[in-house]
Amino acid sequence: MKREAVSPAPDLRYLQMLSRQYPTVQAASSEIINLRAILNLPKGTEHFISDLHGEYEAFVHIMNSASGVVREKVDELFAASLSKYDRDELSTLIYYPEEKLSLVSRDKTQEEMEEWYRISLHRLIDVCRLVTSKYTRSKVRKALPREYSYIIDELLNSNYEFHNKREYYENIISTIIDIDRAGDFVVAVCQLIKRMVVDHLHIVGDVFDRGPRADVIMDYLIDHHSVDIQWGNHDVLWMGAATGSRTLVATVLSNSIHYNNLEVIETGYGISLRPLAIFAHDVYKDTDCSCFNVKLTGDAAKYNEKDMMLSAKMHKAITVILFKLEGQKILRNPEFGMEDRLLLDKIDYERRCISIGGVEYQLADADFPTVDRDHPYDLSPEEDEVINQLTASFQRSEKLQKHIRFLYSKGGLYKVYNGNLLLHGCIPMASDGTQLSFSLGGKKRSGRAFLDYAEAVARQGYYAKPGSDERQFGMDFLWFLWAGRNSPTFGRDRMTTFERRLIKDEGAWTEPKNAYYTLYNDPAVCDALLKEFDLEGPHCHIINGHMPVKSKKGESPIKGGGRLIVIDGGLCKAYQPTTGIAGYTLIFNSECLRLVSHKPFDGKENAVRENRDIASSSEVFERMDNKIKISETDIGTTLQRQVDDLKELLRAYKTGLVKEDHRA
Ligand SMILES: O=P(O)(O)OC[C@H]1O[C@](O)(COP(=O)(O)O)[C@@H](O)[C@@H]1O
Ligand SMILES: [Mn+2]
Repeated sequence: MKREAVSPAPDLRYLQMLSRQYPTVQAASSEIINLRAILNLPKGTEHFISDLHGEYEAFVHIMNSASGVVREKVDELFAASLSKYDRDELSTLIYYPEEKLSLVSRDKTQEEMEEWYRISLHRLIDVCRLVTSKYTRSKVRKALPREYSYIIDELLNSNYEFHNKREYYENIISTIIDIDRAGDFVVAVCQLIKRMVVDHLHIVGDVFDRGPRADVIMDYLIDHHSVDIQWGNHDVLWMGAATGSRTLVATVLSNSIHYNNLEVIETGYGISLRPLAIFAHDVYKDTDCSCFNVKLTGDAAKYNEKDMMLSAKMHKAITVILFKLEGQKILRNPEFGMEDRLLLDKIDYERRCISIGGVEYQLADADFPTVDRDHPYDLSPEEDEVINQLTASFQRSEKLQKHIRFLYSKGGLYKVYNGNLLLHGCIPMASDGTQLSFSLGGKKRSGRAFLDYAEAVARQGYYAKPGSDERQFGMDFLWFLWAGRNSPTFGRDRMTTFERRLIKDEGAWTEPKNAYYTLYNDPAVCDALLKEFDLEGPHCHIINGHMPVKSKKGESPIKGGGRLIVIDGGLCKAYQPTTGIAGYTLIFNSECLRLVSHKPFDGKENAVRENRDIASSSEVFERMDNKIKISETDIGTTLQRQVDDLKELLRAYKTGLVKEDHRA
């Protein structure tokens, strides 16, 4: 990892400001000592995960188990002294303390329960001590749950080996049990363990779509102690819908209806689909909607014929609105260079066919009651009304707006963090190995400059004044990020929704991937890309999501001679048949980089009852030469700067340039 050059000396005004916080030589000196101590500790553990796609149960399990790390800590302490079953029980207790407690207490007498509490608390405190040992006491204290902070601090720091302490320690535990706080206390300690095992979480895109409840994941992330997000194509899609882009509202609904995934919209965000249901029921009454049948899995298979027909009608109605609105975007933005995707005006209704890229295809459906053949991209007045109503509901949903604000504040298109470049999709490239230029906003840009520009315009879509040209372009651009030719989040030449719904010949469905996805196998290409982000050296990587790794077919997630790692392992159920696993977590601690692959998660109930876990294999693929210290990380650079500034302040106190204030 690279440390930046020494920072310039702070000016007098800055030193005076700093002196308010550290008003004496003593105060400044003890902060320097404190920071120096932190700089010498091992770097905190980072976890990277991507493509969560609404799979909240699997996601929460991965978080609870810290992708297998909690179990490793339990084994490290107890492999020699506890049976596998007891270690399974203890691990599950840490993952799901409330649920496990109610299960355990069901068939135990009070006496048995007290014994169980005593044993469990001892074990939990041991695990807690192990996972907090790499942090300063002050950091651990800050993370302690308020109600129990004093007691936990005491228990963690009393040395059990000394006899007098032993009694004191036992006494605390007995008192907790006596006063009936043991259950609460167990929950608090379990939470602390989970909090300390992962120092920082990176979400490399695609929280939304496909799976059932992205909103539950967003709530979880908002409460997380330290997280950043790189926007995926499905995230920008929802961001655009929340800003009021009618095209993206239509896309969200079309996708969600297709995947029969409406709980997130209706229950999660309180958005009613009633206007669409009424419209579809009425306008598509006598229309063949079989090309728009929705995917039925699990419980949904119980749907009756009537429900299914209504869903297909709604799916067709919203998808036709989508085709029209996408056409309007393409026409309004010639800079996007996507005129070849204007298809609605190319339909030959008499022969029920269409010519795309010089090839003629038969259409399985050409019955579009709302399409005016002379003005195919105009919405009918009823369509206009229905999409306006739906869009207003997206904009009014407080929960959705809260989640999207969070995506804007904690997220971005890419992130450079501790020597790694994190991004969801790609850095668009041409097949000759050069970076692809985009002529957007009147200027040609590529690579990092284009990503910076794209992020700024994506923000404009949400923050610019409603009704302004900037806002409109920002919203159009969010659509470009979702489905635009070779956009950095989408990474494909075209999105063939029209073909996938209306043409049976799958030859028309292809969505050629950007050249990045072949070029990234070359270490030199990865090095050049990393260099553009000021990253150089043996331990720098690009960390990607987006393209599920077909590990079942032998594909490795590690590309470019170890320079690039794709961590989309198919957490999303829809992709598991392709990947053969159920997701990856990349773990970067002070010693190594390793990839954990997960097995499919079969529900919380089984996890609690039968101690089922999903972390399967863990493969270390890069070891650090020495244990990385905080001083070598990005935070370390900031802390070192503070040390330098404080030293400067000390000098200023000594020369009288700034005066001490002993009254403060
Ligand atoms: O099966 P469907 O609903 O047609 O979805 C396929 C669509 O999803 C996409 O793959 C986008 O989603 P991903 O980014 O998750 O792959 C499109 O490229 C493609 O058109
Ligand atoms: Mn994606």
